[in-house]
Amino acid sequence: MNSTVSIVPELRARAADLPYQHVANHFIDGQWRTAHSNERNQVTDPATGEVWGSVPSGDASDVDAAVGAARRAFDDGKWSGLAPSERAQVLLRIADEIERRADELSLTNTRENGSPVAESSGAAANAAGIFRYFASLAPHLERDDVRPFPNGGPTGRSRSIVRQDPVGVCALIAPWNFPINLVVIKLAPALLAGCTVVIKPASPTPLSIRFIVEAAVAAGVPAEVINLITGSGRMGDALVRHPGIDKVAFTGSTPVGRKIAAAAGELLRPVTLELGGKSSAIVLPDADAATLQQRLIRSCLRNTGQTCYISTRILAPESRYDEIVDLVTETIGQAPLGDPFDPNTVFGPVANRAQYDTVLSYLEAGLAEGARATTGGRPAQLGGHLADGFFIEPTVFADVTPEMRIAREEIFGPVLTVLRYRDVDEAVALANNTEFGLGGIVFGADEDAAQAVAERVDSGSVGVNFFASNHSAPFGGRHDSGLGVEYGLEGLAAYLSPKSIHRL
Ligand SMILES: NC(=O)c1ccc[n+]([C@@H]2O[C@H](COP(=O)([O-])OP(=O)(O)OC[C@H]3O[C@@H](n4cnc5c(N)ncnc54)[C@H](O)[C@@H]3O)[C@@H](O)[C@H]2O)c1
Repeated sequence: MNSTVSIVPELRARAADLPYQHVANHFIDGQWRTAHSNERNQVTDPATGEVWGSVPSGDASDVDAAVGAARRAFDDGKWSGLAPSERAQVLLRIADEIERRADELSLTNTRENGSPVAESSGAAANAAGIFRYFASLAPHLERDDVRPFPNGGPTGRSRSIVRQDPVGVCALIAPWNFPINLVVIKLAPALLAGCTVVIKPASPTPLSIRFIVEAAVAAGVPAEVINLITGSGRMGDALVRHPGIDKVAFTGSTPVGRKIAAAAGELLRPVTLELGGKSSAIVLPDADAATLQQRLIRSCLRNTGQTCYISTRILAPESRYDEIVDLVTETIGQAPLGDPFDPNTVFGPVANRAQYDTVLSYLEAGLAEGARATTGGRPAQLGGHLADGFFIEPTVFADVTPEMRIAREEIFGPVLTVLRYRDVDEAVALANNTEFGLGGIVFGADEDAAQAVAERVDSGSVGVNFFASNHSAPFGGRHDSGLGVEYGLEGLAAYLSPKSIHRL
């Protein structure tokens, strides 16, 4: 038995020994509390199919209690009344606390959504980095921003003092694919701004975020400032519509994002919506094959294809189509699929049963539409303890045409499509022929020429020969991929309410 295989049972045993698995209540008003109803949602290990925990399935009464606590905590000013630099000190301590508990975080993440440990072990460092980055923005909130009136106003020296108030009580709603970081990217700026929050993780992944809540309280955030409730979309809807909520920050699917936008429109409540995507990797005629091969999985199928911005449509020039299909097929076909606790695993299970069924339905649709599976195309039959896991063979579809569903719709699983183009104008047109506008990547040996193509892609972020989110650069989607941005100063602004005080 080699060393990486023998570590799997050890990591699984460590994950099974962690606290929380059955101590699963809401966190409201500074206490872990039982829920209003007795209903619970099960938490399933997607690699084994084993049910290993359960959390309350909250209802409107739990929402009311959590929002009430967050409202009182906001109004008492214990947090919002601190200087931004004082709040930033707490954020730095949260980052330290997260790093101290990195192992627990990553093991829980892997057990609840099947992210390979190689992926989830980066989650703690990334979360800590986000807290540190936002802490570094405190000086932007402390400077008095004085703006003169044009022509001096009534006195000739009249001016406005622009202050940045916290927006208030925020609902932070997250999906299951990155259950830690998609909360942290909301929580860190909300806390720096002085807001209080109610967090609602996705039903399949309610556990790893508890470590972040504990880390924040241990670091000195007054406990009532952060409230955590678990439940279904129905509870999420009650949260969004609660009169005590001042802002909604949501990451999830486009259909749910539309519902939230409609509710927020009725209530005239600000929202940030980070939604679905169907991004393209444009492989330019001069692209370097080795670079494409090296970056392919991270850029196009990260986290077993369950990442919003990845470029799952590969656009290959006619002249190199067969070569690119072969390269992609070989790279995807050879990447290890297996137990996500194995550090060698590149592709783990799909994160839950519902998503597994969705991805399989797309495999059927692709074959029925006439695409050619050059690798994969079926559920994967793994034996032993993985026999009941939600594994799907990583799949590459060639001979894909733009009107096929697999070329247009977000699949959110380990499935790539390869389309052909005749010239760069057609590649850009194909990349932009989608209702989404989230990510994208351009592979090309001449980086300036590749950037010129990237500038023509109609989406919120595009990479040149690589793609990664950068804490200091805004990230968000255009069109059906969302409203507003996270990360950067722009992401902080989403939790602020500017106020102008005019002085003679
Ligand atoms: N743009 C981004 O930054 C980004 C990042 C990650 C994932 N995503 C998207 O997330 C989706 C996958 O996640 P998912 O299946 O968990 O999404 P989802 O929309 O089904 O659920 C997301 C969250 O919203 C809650 N919810 C469901 N109905 C609700 C309602 N009516 N009101 C309020 N909350 C409600 C869910 O319980 C969950 O917590 C994909 O479409 C993916 O592209 C986007």
